[in-house]
Amino acid sequence: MQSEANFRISRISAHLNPSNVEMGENSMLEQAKCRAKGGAPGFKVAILGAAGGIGQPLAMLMKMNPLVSVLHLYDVVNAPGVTADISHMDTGAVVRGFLGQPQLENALAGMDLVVIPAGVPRKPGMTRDDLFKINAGIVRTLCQGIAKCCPNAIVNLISNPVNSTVPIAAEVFKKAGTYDPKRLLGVTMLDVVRANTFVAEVLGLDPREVSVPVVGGHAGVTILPLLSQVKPPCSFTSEETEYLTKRIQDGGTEVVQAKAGAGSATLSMAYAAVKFADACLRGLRGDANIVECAFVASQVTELPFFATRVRLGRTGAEEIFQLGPMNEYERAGLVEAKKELIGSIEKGVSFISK
Ligand SMILES: NC(=O)C1=CN([C@@H]2O[C@H](COP(=O)(O)OP(=O)(O)OC[C@H]3O[C@@H](n4cnc5c(N)ncnc54)[C@H](O)[C@@H]3O)[C@@H](O)[C@H]2O)C=CC1
Ligand SMILES: O=C([O-])CC(=O)C(=O)O
Repeated sequence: MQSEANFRISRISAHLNPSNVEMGENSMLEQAKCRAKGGAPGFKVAILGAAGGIGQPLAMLMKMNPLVSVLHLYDVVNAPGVTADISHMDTGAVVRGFLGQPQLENALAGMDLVVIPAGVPRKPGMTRDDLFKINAGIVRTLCQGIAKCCPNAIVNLISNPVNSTVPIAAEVFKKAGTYDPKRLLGVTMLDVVRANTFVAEVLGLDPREVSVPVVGGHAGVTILPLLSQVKPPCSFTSEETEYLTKRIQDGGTEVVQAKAGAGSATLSMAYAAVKFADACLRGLRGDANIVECAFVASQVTELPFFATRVRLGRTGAEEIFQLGPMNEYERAGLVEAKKELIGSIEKGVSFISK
């Protein structure tokens, strides 16, 4: 039998080795000795692309979320370092790291929620669609893993172009026979976060008091803020409407240009992703009236996918709300949004079904 002193030393070396990352049998055994696992109430969440610009702050914020009991951090690079770092935070969630394709299935097994910020970001001059070539294949591989290992998980898809990656994910799940449209949500929360911020600036309000529905999709003119439905009720001049709509639509580009080649929005995106993931978890827990905007399979328009307000529940997006009354400016914007969206959706579908 191991002496108490040796046991303590092996506990310490397990943490230095680098903690909780699936590096092999021995470190897993050490981990088993030094972690009181199981029993903690909460949800199991995986982040795929956890070592990236979004992934790292997202992992940190998820580790702070009391609804999370287990946090799996998967990436093709640097997962051990990020995991060691995050695992030292004295919050409840147990953190485990997974590095590279051979560990994808273990990263996904048993997860309730999978958040995907894996893939390349834009540089100045690029559109989100320019990312399709690389990110489409990444999303396909990750979704094949989800279909196999956690087919009932809620999926929050962040990787761009969201207007195409969500249809890609849907096709992968259909092929695998696991598709449940309620569980697949494209994350458009950053558009709402930006809209709340910019509208609050114009109105001279605290952004936390403002709620702006943003519908359509997540690229350029497909991002359609419904300023006529802002809460608290208010009105805008046509100059304000024009300024706000363009600024919200170009919010991503504003950050890409300011970062000048060093990537796109990461910190505000991590904030938005956690806000959305937390809403999904509260829905899973059975909380009432959890409503957020997301890009989902939809019959609100003639398009197969569309972002609108959805009610999140135990099985995902349980109710999809209609667009509501729109003014003339918004109706014209909707026509433009749908024109672009249909091509992006078809591009995603045919990437898998061709
Ligand atoms: N939906 C939205 O509102 C937003 C979406 N995005 C998108 O999120 C994605 C990630 O952006 P960043 O974090 O800034 O990029 P990043 O390049 O900093 O991080 C991406 C991470 O994904 C990892 N990765 C690459 N291939 C992978 C694979 N096969 N499996 C797992 N991980 C893999 C990389 O190793 C890297 O750590 C981009 O596509 C970006 O356009 C960014 C901001 C907002
Ligand atoms: O603009 C980009 O490439 C990243 C993104 O989706 C956003 O910030 O909204």
